Amino acid sequence: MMPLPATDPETLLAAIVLVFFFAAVVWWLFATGMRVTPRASLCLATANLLLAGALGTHALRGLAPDLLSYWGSDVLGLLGFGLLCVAVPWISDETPRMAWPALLVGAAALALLLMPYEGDLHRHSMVVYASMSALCLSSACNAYRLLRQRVRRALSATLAAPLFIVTGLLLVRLLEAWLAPGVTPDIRASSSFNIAWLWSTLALNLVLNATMAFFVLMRLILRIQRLTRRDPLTDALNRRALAEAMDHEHARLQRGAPYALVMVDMDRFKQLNDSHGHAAGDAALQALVQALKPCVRAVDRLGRLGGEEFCALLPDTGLAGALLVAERMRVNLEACGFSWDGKTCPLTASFGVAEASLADASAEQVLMRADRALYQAKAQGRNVVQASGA
Ligand SMILES: Nc1nc2c(ncn2[C@@H]2O[C@H](COP(=O)(O)OP(=O)(O)OP(=O)(O)O)[C@@H](O)[C@H]2O)c(=O)[nH]1
Repeated sequence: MMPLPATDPETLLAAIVLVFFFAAVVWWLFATGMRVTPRASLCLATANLLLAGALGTHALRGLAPDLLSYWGSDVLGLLGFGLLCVAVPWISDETPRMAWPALLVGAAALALLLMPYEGDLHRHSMVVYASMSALCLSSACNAYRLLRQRVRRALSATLAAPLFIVTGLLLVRLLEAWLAPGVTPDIRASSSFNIAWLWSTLALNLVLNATMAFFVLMRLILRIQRLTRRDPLTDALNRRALAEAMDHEHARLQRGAPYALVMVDMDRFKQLNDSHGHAAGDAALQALVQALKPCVRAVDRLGRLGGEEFCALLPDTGLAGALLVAERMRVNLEACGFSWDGKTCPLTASFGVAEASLADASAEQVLMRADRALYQAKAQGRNVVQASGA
């Protein structure tokens, strides 16, 4: 086995405290300067500071007042892990359950206060490490659950692993206190067990903060992806994202997979804007998307081309199927019962449908045919579905 580098526990403790401080500064900058998940970042900055304080005051045992270096140090550590529990859901914009971490930290602090800090401290250590491992395990499970909503099981487990490993390390410390009751557990001891534990704590401290930073980064990437692909008013795909999906379907068409487009244009939208105002127009566009969404399958794509013009991309669908979808949309929109300022405003739209054919050089040509059909639908008096000729 490779021998661990010979280091005294004080140096290692100082290094861990420094890393906690550095991480606290970085999280604070995230929270205040860059406004990145500010609540979670501020929470993590405070958690790192509290853990630095816990280790720093622990190292002062015998030099600083007992209430600070014993009880105070333990409570700071517990509060640090309590905040970690709160920060993980906040990274995902989920409301954290504050009650049980607060209750656990409060109960442990009270129990420690009632036990005199004299002689053998193994019972104190058991309370401290049992509470810390429960809080850390809860953070780890939460992180895994939240990651699982976005990425595959194996990746979620890998990303949440540092939190599970820290839980394991705390449990090792708990076992030490439980199995060797005669020995006073002390993180300043020069035993090889303690040195190994401190080295792993230093490494995991770095990994843990890097993992949290990665969670925040992942959140940001997902948010940016959403902003670049969605129309902010209606949450339908924007023109660029729809064009990408259409090009993809057109490539599949060459391999025999049909697709169709349904172009949708709200009727007399200018009139609604002029008589009820722009805000009413915006609300009507949102109502239109809400009325159209239930008419399409999960694999279909609904996008906004601009203004009051939308398009549904229907993969593996021929002209007959697309006409059925368009008619369902027309009926659903007419029945949606949009109202503004207490007054009901009838909403209708005209629909142009085109099926892609191998003669179409690109998806843009299919869209042009759907647009011509839409023009005919308008000419027929609106609130009509019109198919394009090939
Ligand atoms: N409220 C709102 N209005 C918009 C938005 N984008 C475009 N418009 C307005 O939509 C209106 C479109 O008017 P037209 O192209 O004449 O269409 P229309 O009144 O529906 O006429 P037809 O299509 O022939 O029935 C214009 O008044 C635009 O200013 C938007 O995001 N919000």
